[in-house]
Amino acid sequence: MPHSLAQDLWTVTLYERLGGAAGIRRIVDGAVAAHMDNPLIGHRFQPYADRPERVEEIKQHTCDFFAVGSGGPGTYTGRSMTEAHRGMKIDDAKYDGAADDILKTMKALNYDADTRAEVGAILDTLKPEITHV
Ligand code: HEM
Repeated sequence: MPHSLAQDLWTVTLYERLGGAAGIRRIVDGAVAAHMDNPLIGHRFQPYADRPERVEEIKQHTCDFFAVGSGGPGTYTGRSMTEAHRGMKIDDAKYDGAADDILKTMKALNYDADTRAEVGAILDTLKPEITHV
């Protein structure tokens, strides 16, 4: 269906509801901190603790990934989800643990339930690309 100008003016993208680049950055910072402390997946993140420049690069890629995936500007230059997670032996429980970290971070940052549910639904669609690869 073609979009009218009025529709475009009234459409608030998920990117905007996330608070744009600054909002996404806060979510990514909080989620990575939660991943570090998560007993299910922390071991995959802790080796990066003393490599701040690498953490920054991964965070930047993840911010771009969320921006592009939520209707925002920019380009994602990181690897595909399957390439990035290959060999990590991510099963359903680990995947759900990471998704919970993101959604709990969003709750702590006072995002509304609809916005959290929308992010959760997008994360669900990525599961086959990240688990058992
Ligand atoms: C919940 C869904 C997930 C999403 C949307 C996601 C997204 C991403 C993105 C966008 C990157 C950056 C890729 C790049 O820089 O090329 C990344 C890297 C990474 N992810 Fe995930 N991820 C998810 C789940 C997980 C889980 C469950 C684990 C661990 C068990 C994990 C561990 C990692 C690690 C360790 C890296 C850094 C890899 C490296 O650059 O060496 N991720 N992830």
